[in-house]
Amino acid sequence: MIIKEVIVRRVKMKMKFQFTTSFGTIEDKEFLLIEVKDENGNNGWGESGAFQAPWYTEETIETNRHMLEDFLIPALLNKEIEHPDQVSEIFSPYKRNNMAKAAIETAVWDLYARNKGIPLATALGGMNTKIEVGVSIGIQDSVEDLLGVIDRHVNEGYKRIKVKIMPGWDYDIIGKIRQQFPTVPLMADANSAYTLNDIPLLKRLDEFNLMMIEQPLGSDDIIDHAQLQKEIRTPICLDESILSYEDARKAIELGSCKIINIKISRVGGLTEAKRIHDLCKEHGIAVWCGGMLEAGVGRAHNIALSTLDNFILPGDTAGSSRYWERDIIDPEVVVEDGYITVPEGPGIGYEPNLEIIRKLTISEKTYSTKSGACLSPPE
Ligand SMILES: O=C(O)CCC(=O)C1=CC=C[C@@H](O)[C@@H]1C(=O)O
Ligand SMILES: [Mg+2]
Repeated sequence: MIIKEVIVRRVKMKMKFQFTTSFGTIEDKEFLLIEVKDENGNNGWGESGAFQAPWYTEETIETNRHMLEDFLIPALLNKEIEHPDQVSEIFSPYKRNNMAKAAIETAVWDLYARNKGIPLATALGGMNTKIEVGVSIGIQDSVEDLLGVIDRHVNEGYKRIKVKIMPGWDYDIIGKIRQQFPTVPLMADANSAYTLNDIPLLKRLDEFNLMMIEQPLGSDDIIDHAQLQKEIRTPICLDESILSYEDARKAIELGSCKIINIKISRVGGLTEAKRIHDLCKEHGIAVWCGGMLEAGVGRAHNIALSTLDNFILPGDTAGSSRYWERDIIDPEVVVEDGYITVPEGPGIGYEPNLEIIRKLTISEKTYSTKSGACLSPPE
């Protein structure tokens, strides 16, 4: 296939709830939606995980737009592509900017699977027909509010509960959750809020039989995490620190974690996500699929990836109705008794609803071979 046209839409959606972590609050969700078209007019869809501010990684919607417009789209337009694995090779002259790369690379994967008439999950080598899902709950105004939100999601059937922690909102809070929900599969995500000085506190969290603690230390660290893992029983799961296969390889070798949260956007696309999955499987490191509060397109990519067999822990891919009054895909993502049934249609298996997307679009730009590609990478 040859990519002849790319449409970049900036979309804004109202979230049903505010999402607060140790470093900020997200109210409404703005993101880039990417549509690629081939020489036959067939299309594929991708979504960027980047937020408006660089608080999760250094990328933002604006840095993604710049990377896509000035480098990635020109590099891809008019290239003959036999398999989506080639896209990461084409992008390799450009350092990092993984969310920008993933946004368009996932769209090419969708297009490829649609052209073959197979589900994206099958194209990736996934076998699971349903995936087990959990839910990630932000910091709330009070413990009572948090316990209420947990109760609701447990009753909805979610298979594990992830709560956000930060200094001052940790030991006591987890203790209260455990009192009310002694056996619920529970984990805590610190988004890098602690340092090695907090080892005594982090050790005390071992009391609560957490499935894991996610990214307790520096967002680019694997050395301190290795030291911490030796001191605590709770398995460490790395999120922010793992941006590539190489990062995963080094973290595994150092013993920095026992679990990895794979986010397609953080690692630069589905090809890299699959490589990390395969590496972890080889080394007995469990993986699960993280979330970036995605709308339907990104959510659908997460579902397809989660069908690979080492995704043995429930991910953060909750149902559409948790986040949105109306998602941008048909049908919406539905969670039943903690499971999502993997769609059987070609590509991502959900249809982006253009009528809804148009209403939510703030800006839109079309790039085609006719408009003239610039700044191509060196041959
Ligand atoms: O519901 C989801 O999509 C998961 C949300 C979630 O936990 C996260 C989203 C975005 C940034 C982070 O704070 C975070 C995470 O660290 O996993
Ligand atoms: Mg996290």
